Amino acid sequence: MTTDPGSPHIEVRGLRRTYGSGAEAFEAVRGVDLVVEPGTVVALLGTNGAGKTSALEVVEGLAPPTAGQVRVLGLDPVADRAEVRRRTGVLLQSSGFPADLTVGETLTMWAATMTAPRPVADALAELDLADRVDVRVRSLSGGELRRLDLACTLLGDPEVVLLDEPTTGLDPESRRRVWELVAGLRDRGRSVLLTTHHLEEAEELADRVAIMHAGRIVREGTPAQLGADHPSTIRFEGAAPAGLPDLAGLPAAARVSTEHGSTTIESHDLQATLTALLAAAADGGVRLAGLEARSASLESVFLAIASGADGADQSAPLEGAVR
Ligand SMILES: Nc1ncnc2c1ncn2[C@@H]1O[C@H](COP(=O)(O)OP(=O)(O)OP(=O)(O)O)[C@@H](O)[C@H]1O
Repeated sequence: MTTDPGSPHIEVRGLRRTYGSGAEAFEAVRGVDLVVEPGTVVALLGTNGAGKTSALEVVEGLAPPTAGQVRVLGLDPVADRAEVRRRTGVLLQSSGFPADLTVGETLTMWAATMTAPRPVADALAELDLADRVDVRVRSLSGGELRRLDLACTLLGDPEVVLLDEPTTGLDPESRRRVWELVAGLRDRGRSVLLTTHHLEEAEELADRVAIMHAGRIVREGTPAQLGADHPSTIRFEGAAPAGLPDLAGLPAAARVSTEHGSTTIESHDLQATLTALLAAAADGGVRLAGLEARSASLESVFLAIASGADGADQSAPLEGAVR
C-alpha cells in the first residue's frame, strides 16, 4: 500500500483520549487536530501533563483513540499496525533493551526484525556509537543508551519518525548531533513529529510548533509566527541608574519592571528601543551592567501560556483544524 504523494504523513482530527471510566475518568487529550506534511518537522511542546505523550501514543498505535481519527501514511495505526510499524520509527520516552546484550548485538537483533534495515555499521557511526559496539547495554551511560535507542528507531529508514523527548539526557554535543540527524531526515522527505521540553530545540528544528496545555493545542504555527505577538525584552542588572530618561518613554517600550535584582524593558520593536537606550546611556555616561537583549521567543510564548497570562482558554473546545 502506498501513500498518495503530497498527502499528509500524519493526520490527527478531533483526537480525545480518556483514562479510566465513570467517576474516575480523566480526559488527558481533549480534541486535538494536527497535520504533519512530508518533509517537515513538527514539535509538540507543552507544560508537564499537557497530554503530549498521551496523544503521541495514539499516533504510535500503542492505544486507540477514545474519540477522533488518526491516520499515519493514510493508514489506521491500530487496525493497520503491521504496515504502519514497518514504515514508522518510534522512540519512546524510555527504552527496554536486554541489559546483557552488547550495543552491536542489540542493533543486529533489531535489524533482524526488519525487512530492509540499513547496515548496522552505518547506524553505529551516525549515532557516534562505533567505539561502544562491544559494550553491554547495562554499562552504557544515559546519553549512550538514548543514542542506541535512536539508532534502533532509524535503522529501518522509516518514512515517519515519532520521537518522544529525543534529546532528554544528552549532553550539548550529542544534542546537536541529533538535531543534525533530524534535519537530515527532513531533507530526505521524511516527516518527524517530536515532543520536547527544550524550547531551543523546537526553535532550531521545527517547521511548525504546536503548544499543548491541559489536553488541547492552544497555539500552533511556525516559531516566528508564535513569537510575533509577544514582546522582545531588554534586561540589565539593578534598577535604572540615574542619568537615564524615563525608560517607559523609550520608543516602542511596552512595559518596564524591576524585580529580582534586574530591570526588564519589554519592547515591540527591539532595535528602536535598544538604539534609544544605548544612546541615552552614552549621553548620560551610564554603564548598564549585564545588558542583554532577546527577540521574542518561544520561551516567552510558552511562559505566558504556562502562567495563564496568555489567555489560552482551558475550558473551551479548540476551534478549527490545525493545518
Ligand atoms: N495511565 C494513565 N492513567 C491515568 N492518567 C494518566 C495515565 N497516563 C497519563 N495520565 C495523565 O494524563 C495527563 C497527561 O499525561 P502525559 O504523559 O500525556 O503528559 P505529557 O504532556 O507527556 O507530560 P510530560 O511533559 O510531563 O511528560 C497527566 O495528567 C497524567 O497524569
